[in-house]
Amino acid sequence: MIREHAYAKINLALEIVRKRDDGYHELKSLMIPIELKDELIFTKGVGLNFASNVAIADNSIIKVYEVMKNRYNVKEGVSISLIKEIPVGAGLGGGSADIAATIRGLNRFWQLNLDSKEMRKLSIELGSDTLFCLYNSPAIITGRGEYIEFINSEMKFEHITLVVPNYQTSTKEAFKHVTFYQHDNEKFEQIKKSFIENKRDDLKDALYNDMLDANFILHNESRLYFKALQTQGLKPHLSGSGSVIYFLDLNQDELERLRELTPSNYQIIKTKQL
Ligand SMILES: C[C@@](CO)(OP(=O)(O)O)[C@H](O)COP(=O)(O)OP(=O)(O)OC[C@H]1O[C@@H](n2ccc(N)nc2=O)[C@H](O)[C@@H]1O
Ligand SMILES: Nc1ncnc2c1ncn2[C@@H]1O[C@H](COP(=O)(O)OP(=O)(O)O)[C@@H](O)[C@H]1O
Repeated sequence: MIREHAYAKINLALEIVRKRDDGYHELKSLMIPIELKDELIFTKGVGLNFASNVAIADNSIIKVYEVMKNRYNVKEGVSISLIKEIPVGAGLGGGSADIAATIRGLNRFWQLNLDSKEMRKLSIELGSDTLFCLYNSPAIITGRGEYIEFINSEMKFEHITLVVPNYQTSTKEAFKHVTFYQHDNEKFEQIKKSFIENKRDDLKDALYNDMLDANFILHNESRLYFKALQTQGLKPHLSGSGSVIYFLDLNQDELERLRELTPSNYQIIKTKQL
């Protein structure tokens, strides 16, 4: 039996650079992995037996199995159980994390001995942000996530609070509504510098997400919630295309304020940087 953990991510900064000819958008993002995770268990099976505690149509894990089985001419089957804890369509990268965990898991289970170059190639081919999820280390990703620059830093967020609204955001829909902002390159470089030099307050004050307005267009409820939180002195941030809203370093008083302002059908999850 082999077990793999698929960790979620949050985007501390997310910039949309341009639309590419293949329809995807070129991004620049500083991401950190968090402790919230799915679990994948690999045991012996005939063909593929796949089970999950959450029903997801066309689960990406099945695609990964098919590609790897065919590419490496594997005769053996496998049973994969997914225990999903990462909310779906939340901007936490759960799908990408599961793809990366399946690549790692099948490589071990089938003893394929793939080298890191091959693992990277597979992950880039099978999803966006998947390369990041292969390593789970703070990094700047560019392109569609196919370029990665790891960041060495003492910075560690021990108190991350996630609010999961009662609506999901389709990444595809969100990209249809994005605004292209003209950013000064200096802005992102400053965030990177603050992260490397562990200047926590500078970093927290500078965070931005180019997908926030698209999220507001899709969910007016999100716009109103952000406004209410900001009016009460809280600093909400959107992760990825949403819908999750996260907070860094909330103290007890701020956490209580957050609870009061949050609709009862939203979920609050306390986690930390991995
Ligand atoms: C935007 C990001 C930033 O971290 O966050 P999420 O909120 O989704 O996690 C990700 O790059 C998302 O990754 P993921 O959700 O896996 O996207 P995909 O399934 O590859 O793409 C879904 C659809 O979104 C659009 N898309 C996605 C990524 C990208 N760089 N440009 C795009 O235009 C495309 O229309 C694509 O068909
Ligand atoms: N294993 C998986 N986990 C999550 N979503 C998956 C998975 N396989 C396929 N999907 C599809 O990918 C879409 C994006 O899901 P997810 O990765 O959770 O959100 P996000 O891209 O916002 O972080 C979902 O709508 C879902 O249909």
